[in-house]
Amino acid sequence: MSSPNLTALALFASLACHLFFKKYEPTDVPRLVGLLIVPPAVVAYFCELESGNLAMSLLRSYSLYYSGLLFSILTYRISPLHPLSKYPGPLICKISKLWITRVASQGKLHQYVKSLHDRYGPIVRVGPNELSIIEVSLLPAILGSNGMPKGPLWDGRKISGKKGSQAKEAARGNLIGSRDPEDHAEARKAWNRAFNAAAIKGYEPILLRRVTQFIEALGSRQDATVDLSRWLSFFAFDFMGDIAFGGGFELMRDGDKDGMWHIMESGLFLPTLTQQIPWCIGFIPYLPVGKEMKALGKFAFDQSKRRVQEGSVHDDLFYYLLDDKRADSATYPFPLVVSNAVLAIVAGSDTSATVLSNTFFFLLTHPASYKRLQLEIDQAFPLGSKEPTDPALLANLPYLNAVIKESLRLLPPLPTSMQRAPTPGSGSKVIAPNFVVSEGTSIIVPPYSLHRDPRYFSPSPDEFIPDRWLADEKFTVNGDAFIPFSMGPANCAGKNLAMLELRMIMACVLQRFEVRLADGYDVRRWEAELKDYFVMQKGSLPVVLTSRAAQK
Ligand code: HEM
Repeated sequence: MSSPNLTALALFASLACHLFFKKYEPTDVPRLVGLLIVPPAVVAYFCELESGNLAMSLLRSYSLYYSGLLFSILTYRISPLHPLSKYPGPLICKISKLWITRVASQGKLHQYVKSLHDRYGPIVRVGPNELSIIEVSLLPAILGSNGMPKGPLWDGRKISGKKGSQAKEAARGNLIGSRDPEDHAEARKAWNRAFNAAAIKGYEPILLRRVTQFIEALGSRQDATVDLSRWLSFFAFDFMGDIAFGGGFELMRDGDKDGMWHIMESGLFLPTLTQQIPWCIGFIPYLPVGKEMKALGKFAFDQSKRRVQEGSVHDDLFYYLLDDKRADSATYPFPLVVSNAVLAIVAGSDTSATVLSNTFFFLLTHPASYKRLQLEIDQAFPLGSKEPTDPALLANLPYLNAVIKESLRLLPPLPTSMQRAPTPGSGSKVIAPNFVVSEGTSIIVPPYSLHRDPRYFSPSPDEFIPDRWLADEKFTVNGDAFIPFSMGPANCAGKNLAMLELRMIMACVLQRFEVRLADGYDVRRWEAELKDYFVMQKGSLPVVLTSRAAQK
């Protein structure tokens, strides 16, 4: 009697475990380990009382439990009972997230997701419980003000190096990872103040100082090969340091002497994987991985500490976040300061540097666009008589804005990972008649695929054609499908500052230098080296700059 009992009990326990996982989606280590270890041991113990062979009972119980669990999960995921069964997608994506995690590890998720949309249409099942949607009419119900809050991806990106409740404390109040709509709205208020028109006006002198330093640094490296991509990163990082912490970074002056830039870049890899499989996040602090993320956390911690001790030298982001003039900043919860510091660095520097590098790459490979933009800048800001730094004038240069938009369209720096899911506890969210997103399902909106959809941008959606933004009737342009800064309540908080930064750097470089790609650079390398690690990571862009003043 012992064997049939053990078989039935172990299989029953595996089914119960599957139902529990499905309903509660536990991510904490004790519950996960408990569910995977305890039930088969209990089953084996009770069956052993009859069979008298504990070792054998354990072996059978564990094998049956894990086989049953696997069978139950896989069968359910491909069965018609699954709420996403009617949506098309590759079988391998329907049964597990591991495949997509592997694709993400290679940095080519953006291209893979686009290939799925090309094959299966605007709604694709990209995971057992995840859809990718590029149907423009559905965007407001997903991302808009009556849409959904952020999805479980953010649980998988909360790597702080801390364990259990300490990890929760470190993540609390971090705007970008906030999945509760009310908490998010609360956290967002300070960021909105920090990036309103008056605040941005206050950042202009800081930006100007950094742009001048950037131009001087490039000027002193004329006629030699310069990695423009690296210099743009250094510029953006130094500038975000000023904005976030009131200074402290001098990459343009000293290079990456402390290895911080390198740490920041490599620290982005692990969350790219864990965001796909958030249940594994609790295990990370116990594994010998995530070294870079911990180093980045320490770096942000040190910078935040310095900033809090020194007080603000100008109205920086922390001035607004801490409400410096009214509150004693030292009493502000420090984990919150640190998590927002990391957010400011990651959200504000890599994104802008990538867009700038992409835009230069497009111009350098499209000489007619380069010349046309340079002419527009020369006419508005003649070299030697007017610096291209007036924000209002820059905002009104049609071709400059068209070039930046086209670059953002083709290579949005957050190419795939804009994810939303029904509010936890809400049960479901109706996003269209007959389209109910049940809790447990998440939706990604991948701008890289959306922006290249011929229904919204044609002809030649994969080509760099800035003219499509200049109200030329021969182009179809659907502005609602252009979301490089996302949309709705969790859209980019720094959009206006980013646009100012992009315009000013582009105009200053083109006014002051002739730029060309270094000899021997293979232009196919640029896109090949772009990696979708949540924010797009880039390779090097070797160029040679020559002063235009010297040429005249
Ligand atoms: C060209 C440069 C930039 C692009 C394309 C960009 C794009 C984005 C996108 C797409 C999101 C939303 C993700 C989502 O919907 O899930 C976002 C969020 C955010 N961005 Fe940017 N960003 C840029 C620069 C900046 C800058 C300079 C800052 C300044 C610190 C910044 C701060 C933020 C913050 C704080 C959020 C989170 C907003 C929230 O959760 O409410 N970004 N960004």
